[in-house]
Amino acid sequence: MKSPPRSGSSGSSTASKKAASHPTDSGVKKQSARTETSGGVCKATKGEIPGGDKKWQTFFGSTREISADDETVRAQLFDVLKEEDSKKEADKSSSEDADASSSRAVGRCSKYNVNRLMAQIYQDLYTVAAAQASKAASGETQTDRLSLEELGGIDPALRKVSDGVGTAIKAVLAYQRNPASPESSRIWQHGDNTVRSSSFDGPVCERCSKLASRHDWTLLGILAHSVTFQDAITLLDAEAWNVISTSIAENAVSLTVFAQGHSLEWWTELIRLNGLSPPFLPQDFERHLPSEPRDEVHPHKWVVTDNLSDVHPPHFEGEPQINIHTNIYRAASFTNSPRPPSWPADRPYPSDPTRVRDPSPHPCPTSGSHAPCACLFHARTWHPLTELRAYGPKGVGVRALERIPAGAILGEYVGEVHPAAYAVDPTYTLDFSEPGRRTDEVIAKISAGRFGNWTRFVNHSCEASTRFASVTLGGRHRTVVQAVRDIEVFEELTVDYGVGYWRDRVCECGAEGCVSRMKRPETEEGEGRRRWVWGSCCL
Ligand SMILES: C[S@@+](CC[C@H](N)C(=O)[O-])C[C@H]1O[C@@H](n2cnc3c(N)ncnc32)[C@H](O)[C@@H]1O
Repeated sequence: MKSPPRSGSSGSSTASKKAASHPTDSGVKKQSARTETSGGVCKATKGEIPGGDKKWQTFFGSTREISADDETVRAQLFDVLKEEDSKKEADKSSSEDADASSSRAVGRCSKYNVNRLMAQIYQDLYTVAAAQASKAASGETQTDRLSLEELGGIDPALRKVSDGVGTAIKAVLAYQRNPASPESSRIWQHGDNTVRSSSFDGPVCERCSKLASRHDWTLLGILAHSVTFQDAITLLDAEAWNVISTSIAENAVSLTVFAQGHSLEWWTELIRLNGLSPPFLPQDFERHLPSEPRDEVHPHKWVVTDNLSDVHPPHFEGEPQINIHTNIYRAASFTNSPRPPSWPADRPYPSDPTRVRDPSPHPCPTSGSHAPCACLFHARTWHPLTELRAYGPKGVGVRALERIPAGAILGEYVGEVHPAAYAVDPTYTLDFSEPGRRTDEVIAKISAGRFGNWTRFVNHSCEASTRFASVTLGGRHRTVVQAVRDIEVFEELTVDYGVGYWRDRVCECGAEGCVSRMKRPETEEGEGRRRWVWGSCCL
């Protein structure tokens, strides 16, 4: 993969210039919001009302404000998002027939909104998992939580959700243990895989039961931790709920893997529901996916596939791919390699090429210091919610689970630092050159095949949504992945590897101007498209 363009270099594309002009406002805001929320979750105890006259309570480990009436919550779920979407529609459809346009707008609008709502569910699960992790670290127990009876007394909507979840899961378990038992036949309709609605108390129970019967029932236990899910299942009308439950069905494996990847202890609250005995819950789940220790919570342990049973950790050449946070430099791997001509005259050879020299010709953009500084790299603390996912012939890729604003720095591309002549791993290797030098003045390579982080799984697109950029921060030269445009929820993140990478490979990105289509100008597919000459494009 080619060396990244320099931040602010004149060679950056229009998109990247636009990105550069957008400071990572939303990213920074997001970071503080998330920290704030996770810090606030579970702080509320019985009768406590933090935040002035606002009333909060915990339920399944998550926090919700209960002063909001149903209408307000409904608005939060859909109407606010519709407003944003209708602005887009107005731009697009000014010349279109009004009736036709408005009917199409409804379809697009609900699709757009449902993704945003789904993103909120992932965000809730993340928040609860983070709160559980910090509680566990501080040795706090679960005993200060409100009991279900107390919750039901405060908020009837929550009572309905807890009843629905509990009843539905009990029904599924009873059926699994003995389909012929009176208990099962009373609550579980054998044969067509649906649940008898007459046995349940109202639409919330029925919705819970349908979810539990359509999917692995553990999914319902997981979703119950999301306040957005609780609101949606309680408040949305049949049509809107149908849209949401379809999206939940499409993302069932993803949600399950997300919960497990973030070590969400989803079963602890279910155990508190009468009749659910502890041994059933974790063991049943672990049949599919062994749980991970919580010593290192990072979300890219699993590759999401269409079936839960196919979910697997990422591998390269038969070896598991190990997650690291910073580059690994070993002087020994440089000693038998000649010093490259572009190696800076004032840098000893060999030495770690990612380490900033003292004094550095490139001051830190945050502190202005020419000496190595201790400035924080924000992408270490704010990483976007993403998942690894199987993308057919492209292999593993990265899918966004939240909206990412243009300009946001998503993470650092890290791996093993090798000499410039290194050619063992052509798949995950990125050229490294010093900031301020030409990108073809390669002084090292960063190989992420065995050791790396999630950024190594970002696939290539000829119309990429991110780019590699060079930054110097915290005493290190770093290659980061930066969004060049807004990236929508559930979109695949992509980056441009450079033309050279595709000389002997076929790109499957499917973009209109894809490098691999342009390589075959005589074929029907290539006809009429731009002709490609390696290294430059003739329009
Ligand atoms: C840096 S890795 C990306 C992660 C990789 N997909 C995996 O499964 O680990 C680069 C490799 O991914 C695959 N790949 C990435 N983008 C692709 C694309 N647009 N078309 C086809 N294959 C792609 C190619 O096999 C490429 O050598």
